[in-house]
Amino acid sequence: MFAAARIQRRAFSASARDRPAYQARLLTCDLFSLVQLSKVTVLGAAGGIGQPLSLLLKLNPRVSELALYDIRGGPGVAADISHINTKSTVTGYDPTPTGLSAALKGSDIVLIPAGVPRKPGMTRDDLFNTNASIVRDLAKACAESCPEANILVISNPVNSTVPICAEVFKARGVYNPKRLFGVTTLDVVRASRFASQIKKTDPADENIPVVGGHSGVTIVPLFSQTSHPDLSADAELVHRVQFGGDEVVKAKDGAGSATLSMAMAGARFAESLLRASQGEKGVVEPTFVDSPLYKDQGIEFFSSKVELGPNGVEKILPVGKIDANEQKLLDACMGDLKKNIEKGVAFVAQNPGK
Ligand SMILES: NC(=O)c1ccc[n+]([C@@H]2O[C@H](COP(=O)([O-])OP(=O)(O)OC[C@H]3O[C@@H](n4cnc5c(N)ncnc54)[C@H](O)[C@@H]3O)[C@@H](O)[C@H]2O)c1
Ligand SMILES: O=C(O)C[C@H](O)C(=O)O
Repeated sequence: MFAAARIQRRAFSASARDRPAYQARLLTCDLFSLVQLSKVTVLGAAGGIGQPLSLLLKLNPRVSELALYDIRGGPGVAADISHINTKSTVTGYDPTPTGLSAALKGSDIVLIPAGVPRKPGMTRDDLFNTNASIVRDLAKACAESCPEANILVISNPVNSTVPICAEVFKARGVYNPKRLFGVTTLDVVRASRFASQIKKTDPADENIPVVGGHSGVTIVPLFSQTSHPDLSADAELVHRVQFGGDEVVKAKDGAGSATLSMAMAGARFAESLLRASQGEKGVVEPTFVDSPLYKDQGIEFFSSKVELGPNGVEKILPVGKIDANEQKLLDACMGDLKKNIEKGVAFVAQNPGK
């Protein structure tokens, strides 16, 4: 539980006599005390993404407790990272149901990069058969041990694994759409880097919205909404953003997909959520969420800019004005996205698991 949010809740429900004491605590609640109570869990912590992601989380002063779980190697990674001289505690858990449950208990944020990555020639959807059941079972553990945590899904295919999590939570009566996120930050990171290379700018100054989903044509960058609207006509750039993942898969030549850039992107999203949870206003990140934007077209989940807050999703921002090139991309996105989402929902209906 985030400290400030907890104190705020108590202040609201406190008697008139006790309220000033809580309010005073809230006022004096400095960053250190906010930091103390943020438990973050990584499921798949010993993997290509899991290790550097855990490292970056250990370096984040907003994280006070880091819980690392994997079906193999979690305690080893935890022992290694725990020697880093930052204040947070690090614990590696055994690959048992008890270990998993202990890793999740009391967690505020759970990042899930567990599952297999692509090899050259595969699509993300080709990972479905293996990763769907991994994510279903981990979601089940989250629903049982930390139903109120923010769940950040990295495992591919994100367009399907996020709906899988939602169905698992719904089946247990604990689904909160404001706390389930598909991490699409890497698409945003790539778009800003690739655009900055063309425009010779600092990528830190580039803020390029990417909407839709997280695979191929479902990834829709919106350059018309940036200071370089001309880039929306740059078909090569748009293709590079949509298929940036393939570039890495090809270069790694069978040894997996993006891990280091993904770790950075996952750590950035977790940091945004922590900042918002700890009271910062106006924190906005594109992310794949249960969204009203295209429900009338049967699309239950969609990535767009989302304002984050203490309760997770604060506000889903509309896609906004887009140009004709982008409208074509968006039209092309919808068919695949709908199928990917429905596939995840159908999987849980047909394979509810234990
Ligand atoms: N969302 C994105 O932008 C994005 C970017 C890159 C990769 N990915 C996806 O992330 C996933 C992981 O990629 P990677 O390169 O880290 O793979 P990896 O094989 O290096 O690591 C995966 C880890 O998950 C662990 N694991 C498997 N089943 C588990 C379970 N039931 N519980 C806990 N841990 C389990 C494995 O032991 C392994 O350590 C892949 O599905 C990949 O496609 C997503
Ligand atoms: O491309 C992949 O399979 C991994 C990831 O989704 C990425 O975008 O790099």
